[in-house]
Amino acid sequence: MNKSIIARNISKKYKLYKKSSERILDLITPKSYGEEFWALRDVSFQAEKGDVIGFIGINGSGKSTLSNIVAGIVPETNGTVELNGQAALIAVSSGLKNDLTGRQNIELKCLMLGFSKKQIEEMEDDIIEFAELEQFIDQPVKSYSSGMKSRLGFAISVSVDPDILIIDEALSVGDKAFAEKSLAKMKEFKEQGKTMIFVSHSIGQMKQFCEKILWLEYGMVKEFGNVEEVLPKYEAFIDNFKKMSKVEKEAYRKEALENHDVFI
Ligand SMILES: Nc1ncnc2c1ncn2[C@@H]1O[C@H](COP(=O)(O)OP(=O)(O)OP(=O)(O)O)[C@@H](O)[C@H]1O
Repeated sequence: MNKSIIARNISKKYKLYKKSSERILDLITPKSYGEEFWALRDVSFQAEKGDVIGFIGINGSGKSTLSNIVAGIVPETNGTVELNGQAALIAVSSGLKNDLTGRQNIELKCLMLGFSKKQIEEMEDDIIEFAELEQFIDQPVKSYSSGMKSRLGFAISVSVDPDILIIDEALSVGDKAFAEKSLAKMKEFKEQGKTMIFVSHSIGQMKQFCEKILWLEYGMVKEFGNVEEVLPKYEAFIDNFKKMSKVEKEAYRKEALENHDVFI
């Protein structure tokens, strides 16, 4: 099979609560509390092995929710995701345990991924070196800056050699030198024919890296296609969107949602 990701009709419902007591009542009583919010609506896309796909869209359009669902970290409400191979997600907040040290986090994450103690010992030094955390690796992660956390998350995820690598804004924090090193690693992965999903607000990075673009808008697929085709349309949209007033933006949002078919 040449497909590495098949996402079919993914929808994600969150509940928004005004008070924390509503959240508890919603769990323990038959009555429904809170307001339903659909972060993703009927999203389908497929990736071939070796595809590098960029997720773009304005803030809140559902990019992180979708990447978390593809990575198996957040459950979908409706729809299915089929993966051919193991996926690893790198995000600024990617599952590091704050009370554990950097080293303990490496060990925990690798154990969870099925590596043996001996394999982990062999990988550990490379991870620490790649993350540039030699001095700090035995400190608790809660004392790390967001750049340090991101470096550690990136180093762990690439060292486990996943078939599908999902990178969510992880290159936007930290210094330029590390971003360049990470981009070089991603190029290496690309040459090895691994599938990558790249979430970023940087149109420059999208151009540099991605072959295909999935443009999300209010949780829906606006466009999915080749980068040369979709990115110029997105750039034009963003220019326009930035100029809209609050009222115009709200009217645009309402129209986009109304034009979408009922999906549940
Ligand atoms: N755990 C949650 N509970 C409730 N709502 C959520 C939750 N996570 C995300 N959302 C909402 O879902 C929508 C999509 O969020 P998501 O983070 O996926 O968007 P995004 O495109 O990645 O945004 P950004 O570019 O700002 O990172 C947003 O309106 C967000 O507020």
